[in-house]
Amino acid sequence: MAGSPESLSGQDVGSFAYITIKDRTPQILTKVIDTLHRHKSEFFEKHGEEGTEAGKKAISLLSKLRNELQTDKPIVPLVEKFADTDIWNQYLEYQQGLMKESDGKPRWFYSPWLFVECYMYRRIHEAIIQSPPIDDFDVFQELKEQNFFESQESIMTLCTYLQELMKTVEQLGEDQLKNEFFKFLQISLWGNKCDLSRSGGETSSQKNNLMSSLEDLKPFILVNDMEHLWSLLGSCKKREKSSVRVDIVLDNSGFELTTDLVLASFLLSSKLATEIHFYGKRIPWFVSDTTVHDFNWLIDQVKHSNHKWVSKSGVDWENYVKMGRWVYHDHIFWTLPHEYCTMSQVAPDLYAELQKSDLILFKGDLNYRKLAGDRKWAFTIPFHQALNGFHPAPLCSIRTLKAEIQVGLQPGQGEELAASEPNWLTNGNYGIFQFDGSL
Ligand SMILES: O=P(O)(O)OC[C@@]1(O)O[C@H](CO)[C@@H](O)[C@@H]1O
Ligand SMILES: [Mn+2]
Repeated sequence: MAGSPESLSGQDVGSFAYITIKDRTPQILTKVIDTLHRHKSEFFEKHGEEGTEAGKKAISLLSKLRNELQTDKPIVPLVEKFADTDIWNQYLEYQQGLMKESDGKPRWFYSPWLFVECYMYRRIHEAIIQSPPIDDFDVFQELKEQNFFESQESIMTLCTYLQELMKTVEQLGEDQLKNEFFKFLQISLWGNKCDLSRSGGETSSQKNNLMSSLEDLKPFILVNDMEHLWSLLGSCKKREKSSVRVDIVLDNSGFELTTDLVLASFLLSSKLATEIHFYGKRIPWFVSDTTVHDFNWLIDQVKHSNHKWVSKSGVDWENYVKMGRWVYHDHIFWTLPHEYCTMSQVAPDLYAELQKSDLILFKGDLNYRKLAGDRKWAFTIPFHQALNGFHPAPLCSIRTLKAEIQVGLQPGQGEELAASEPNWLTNGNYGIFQFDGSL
């Protein structure tokens, strides 16, 4: 984009992008290959010899991919026909056009990190769809499920709190309601701490009780625009607006998704919103991201819990979906490598859908990278500027910091943090509620 700084890239030796491409992505690929090995007998039981052969084929395609990555080979076009193949290949050509090098081929350690990292997950998907009959196998499903099961205690605490609050929510005064709103927002923020791609696929579930840690975590919120969110939704409620729509662009399944659904549930029962629209990924993505299967699976699991308040929550959530008060959308755009400032051209239908929202919440780190274009912005550049014309509706990023990009800080704030905690941008300890829009 003209006037925008350079993209983060693996060219910068020692940067987080470099380390991710060099160490973490091959690790993830190795885990995926291992998962396929472990499911061999399941493929055989389901599909006979054909299943076994398909497993072998996927493994060999993924081993090839790992080799291409580790030896910094040129990025090659996608071959298998899928809904987004042409857009991907056009984007690859566009990247090629941007190359200043004489051989002109995008490569893993040379091209923008956002592009090559998204491309890696898209190639994993390609390996799977090239291997029927196991072409609907989600190589990350086990990990996502494990994350959910390991977070059971926290989920019980959250659902109990939610259900107890629902009993009296109508009687809460304005300040009390605001206080509860802020709590659910913070739960959803810290729910983003434990994504699985960061840990190279190791489990990172929520074992501590988040509810009781919220006060201690407050100093770690670097940009805190929660008041803006309250002004916006609080004023809709006051004006008794007949419909208030909040859109949540989801990130990780498992514990984080539960925190998002708890927030969404609170928004409806408190009448701060009347409908919630969720957006998930069409293909398995960045290890832990939510697909429609994960979304439905999680609600079903919650509903069938033995715990009274957990299962009550699941019943409520299923009803919200049935009544159309919760609407799940997926769109291929979310698994493209494009910056969000291109959405109005690349996916005008999705942009138009988001324009119907009163408030869009973008969960997680990858969404932040795409909002700000994954570029080397100065820490003090206003968020509005980094969004580069992406303004479908008032929006807020809710994200813990896991990549070397952050805008909208106070002068000196970034430098001070760097001096006291060198990994502050990537260790997931810090979070933001960063709002853009008029109030
Ligand atoms: O979007 P999420 O789930 O919060 O984080 C995704 C993530 O783990 O993936 C990238 C590294 O592989 C980083 O941008 C980020 O830390
Ligand atoms: Mn994620």
